[in-house]
Amino acid sequence: MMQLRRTMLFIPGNNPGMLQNGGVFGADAVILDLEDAVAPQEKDAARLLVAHALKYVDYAGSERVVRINTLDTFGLADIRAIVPCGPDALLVPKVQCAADIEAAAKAVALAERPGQKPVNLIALIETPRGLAEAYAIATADKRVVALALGAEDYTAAIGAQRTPEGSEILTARTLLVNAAAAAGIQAIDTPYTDANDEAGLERDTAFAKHLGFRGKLTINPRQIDIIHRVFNPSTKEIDWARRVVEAIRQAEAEGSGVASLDGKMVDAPIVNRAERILQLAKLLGLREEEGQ
Ligand SMILES: CC(C)(COP(=O)(O)OP(=O)(O)OC[C@H]1O[C@@H](n2cnc3c(N)ncnc32)[C@H](O)[C@@H]1OP(=O)(O)O)[C@@H](O)C(=O)NCCC(=O)NCCSC(=O)C[C@@](O)(CC(=O)O)C(=O)O
Ligand SMILES: [Mg+2]
Repeated sequence: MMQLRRTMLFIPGNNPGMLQNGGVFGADAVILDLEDAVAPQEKDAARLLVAHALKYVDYAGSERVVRINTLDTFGLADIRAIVPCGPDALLVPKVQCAADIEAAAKAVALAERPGQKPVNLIALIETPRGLAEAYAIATADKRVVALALGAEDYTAAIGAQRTPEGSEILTARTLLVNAAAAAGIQAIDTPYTDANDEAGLERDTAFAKHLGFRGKLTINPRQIDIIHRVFNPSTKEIDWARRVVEAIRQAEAEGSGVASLDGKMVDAPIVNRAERILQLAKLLGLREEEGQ
């Protein structure tokens, strides 16, 4: 079944209050963060807090992801402490190449308890080399279920200026979407870092959806509803998808693999797109009249 990752809410791993309340906002995933939100001198304390949260906090059905540190810093200690607490996935930062994922997967396998549900990996692509190797990273191990883009680190590394419209990350976004699609996994977009700019967030999220992303990293609970609204199929999309499926059924009954809808050709790729919209609508419990 398709795993919803429209929103993946970062929660700083050194903030007990935020860790405690992180389940009440309805994010599809929470990311308990041991990396950049936590200063080096707080890493050990944050690891204990996050392990405790995984065991005792109810995240109300949100996928429970932990962002570990890179394996050349605190990452191996993170994996050893966190994996036995049963997270759904680890977000591996600054992945450069397939070997980084292979090393993480090996450490995870060693840390898993017998009978434990396998821990997935999500690769955070935020370096020029990581982007260049994105497909190899995506296919390095069967635990990898998504690629996510980290545009702040990436633009800093290539020396680009960040702009509200994001022209400087267009190539990175499309390359990442293509690598994820080629590997048959999800692409998750970079966070929108101004938590107070709702119009900017909506515009940026709509553009990410248009490019093929399935969700967006999220830094503040106030961003969740806006992002969900954008990624949810609209009434118009659901209506179109139903009519596509109906049109192709009719055409097939008449012995043809191609149909026409409002003068436009409907064939296999169009039907695939329509079926994905209907699958998402079903997963979200949206009926035609409830889409937005
Ligand atoms: C942004 C802001 C400071 C705004 O503060 P504000 O004060 O305006 O928040 P308010 O909205 O007023 O909060 C109202 C109530 O919600 C609670 N609340 C807020 N945020 C919450 C939350 N996240 N989880 C649970 N609870 C939360 C809060 O405690 C309060 O609760 P209460 O007091 O009870 O009412 C705050 O959200 C925040 O710290 N976010 C997390 C930031 C973070 O994790 N960054 C690192 C990860 S990104 C990254 O690393 C990407 C990348 O890898 C990518 C790349 O490379 O591009 C990189 O490298 O950059
Ligand atoms: Mg980063």
